[in-house]
Amino acid sequence: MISVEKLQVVFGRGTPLEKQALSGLDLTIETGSFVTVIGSNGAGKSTLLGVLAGDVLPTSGRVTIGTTDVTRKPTASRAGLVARVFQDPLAGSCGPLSIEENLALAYTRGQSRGLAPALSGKRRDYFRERIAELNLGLENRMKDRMDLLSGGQRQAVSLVMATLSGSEVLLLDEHTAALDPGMAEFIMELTQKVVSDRKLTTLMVTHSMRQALDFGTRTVMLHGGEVVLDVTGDNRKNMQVEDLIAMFRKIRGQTLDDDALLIG
Ligand SMILES: Nc1ncnc2c1ncn2[C@@H]1O[C@H](COP(=O)(O)OP(=O)(O)OP(=O)(O)O)[C@@H](O)[C@H]1O
Repeated sequence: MISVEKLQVVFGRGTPLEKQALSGLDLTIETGSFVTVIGSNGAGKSTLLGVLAGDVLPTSGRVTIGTTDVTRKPTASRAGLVARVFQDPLAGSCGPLSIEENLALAYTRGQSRGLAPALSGKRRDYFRERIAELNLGLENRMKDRMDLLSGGQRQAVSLVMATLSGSEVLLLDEHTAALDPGMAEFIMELTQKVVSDRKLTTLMVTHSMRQALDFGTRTVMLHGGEVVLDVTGDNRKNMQVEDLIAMFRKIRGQTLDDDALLIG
């Protein structure tokens, strides 16, 4: 279970640029559930994921993952607990390193093992097998640099990387937003498979209301750094994209200029 209590994040405290990104946010997520997270620009979605990953230290509040209080734990010491895939396919993996070196890094995340043992013999074969499961032909390019891959190929490899450290929590930060529709669909199918095969507790930030309802079992909307909508069960099953957009509009208190962006 993930438990977030009274979480506050203030950036640039005491400066003219001070910004409260999270304002006492409370959220409890059951182990193995898949929650989609929506909200307008600046609502605090990425900041929430940053706090869960350890990249952002909260100003106050408490974060527990399983039985571990991770509130003050830095990112490195959460490897093995939390994995994250970013919107930018260039983030989260190392471009100049090969596919297999990136996998080895992900495998050793947070552990004392070095790159060399992680890449020896059986391990190399295991990495190749995992990449072959993607059916993208990348198993024949294990020594190619990551930055030679397309955005979609990188996101696919990033999802495999996210599963290698044994993390039980997967954070997806608009991870299909930079992809063309066909590739986005492929990455979402892969995401579904990875999440259900490994029973991962998943938070997926998306700007697409369609994605928010089509995937996962619960949808949370953030606004002003707080949870303003939380739908699950039959309420969510019966909800249409148009209903969600109407709620989104109501909460924002303004008309959206580009509904297509949200429906897509
Ligand atoms: N490192 C930072 N320094 C200062 N302000 C920040 C920082 N990161 C985020 N913010 C501010 O905090 C608020 C919340 O940002 P956040 O990125 O969490 O929103 P978001 O919901 O993910 O938005 P988007 O959909 O645009 O990515 C915004 O006003 C943003 O400008």
